[in-house]
Amino acid sequence: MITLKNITKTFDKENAVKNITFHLSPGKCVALLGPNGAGKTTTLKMIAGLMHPTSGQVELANGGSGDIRKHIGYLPQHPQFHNWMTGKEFLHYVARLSHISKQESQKLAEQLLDRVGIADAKNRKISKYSGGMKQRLGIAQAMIHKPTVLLLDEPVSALDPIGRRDVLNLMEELKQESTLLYSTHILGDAEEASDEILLMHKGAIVESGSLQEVRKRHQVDKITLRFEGNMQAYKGKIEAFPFVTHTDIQKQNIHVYVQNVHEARDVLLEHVNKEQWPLLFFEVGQTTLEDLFMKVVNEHAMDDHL
Ligand SMILES: Nc1ncnc2c1ncn2[C@@H]1O[C@H](COP(=O)(O)OP(=O)(O)OP(=O)(O)O)[C@@H](O)[C@H]1O
Repeated sequence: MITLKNITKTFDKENAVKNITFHLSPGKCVALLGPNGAGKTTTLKMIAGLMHPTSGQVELANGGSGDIRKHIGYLPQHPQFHNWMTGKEFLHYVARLSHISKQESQKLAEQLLDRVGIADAKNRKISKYSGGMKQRLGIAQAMIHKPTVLLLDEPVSALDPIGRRDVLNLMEELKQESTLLYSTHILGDAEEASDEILLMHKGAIVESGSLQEVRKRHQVDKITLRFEGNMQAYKGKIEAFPFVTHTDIQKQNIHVYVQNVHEARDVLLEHVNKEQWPLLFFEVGQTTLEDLFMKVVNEHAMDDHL
């Protein structure tokens, strides 16, 4: 559907996006993941035609020609609304800006409000909308010219849990009929809504594929522990065991990545017991997407120092 070929974007001699290549297939919901400053917004803006790449091309697949923007709807990270308008007035106004006839604009506004699930609030001022409703209106606005690809920049990151659920449900519905590429730095959202992920770090794509493929490639056994007191001190002691490949601390828990989980479990429990470490939590499991994210980001951070 859309192909990015060796795209680079340079600002003030710094590469915000570094030679990225990927293909967006029809009917897929793809999460563009990465920490702050990874290059997600810049990539989306270049696909949307709002920013020119310094080098490389964004192309319609299968030799398609014409203005790529006709095929793309874009929801910016911070959408701007005229808060004094009603939802219906706003969509009508946006449709008119897209040179759609008055009559067609009215019809389209009604249809889209219904499609994104805010028809009941169509005559309410946007200033009275919740965060989730505003994002739904923003998505409706992005769909005004009936695009086949929707680019959503951080559509749920700024929302409370109710708004987040609301918009994730809408995305779940939209992915039945459109191709979706959305950016997020929240891993749970990527795990929940997407078929595929593209993980960006410092302007480069460092991992990609279906969630299953990516998980399979990186999944290793891990043991999660929490103690009363200084977690760093326990982490240091645990690292000395030969079966430990590496450790990290996330959300007050020590994650211990191991080669032989059965041996590790027995030895660690015995040691904790013998030394009377004040154990609060112990769990045997496997790595999550969050662990992969941390690992990739840390590995690349280390590369930078070499
Ligand atoms: N217009 C600009 N001028 C100069 N530098 C820019 C510009 N836009 C982005 N950058 C820089 O490019 C890099 C990538 O920014 P970008 O906004 O694409 O990242 P992001 O992954 O979307 O981050 P966030 O999650 O914080 O939105 C950052 O270092 C940023 O400071």
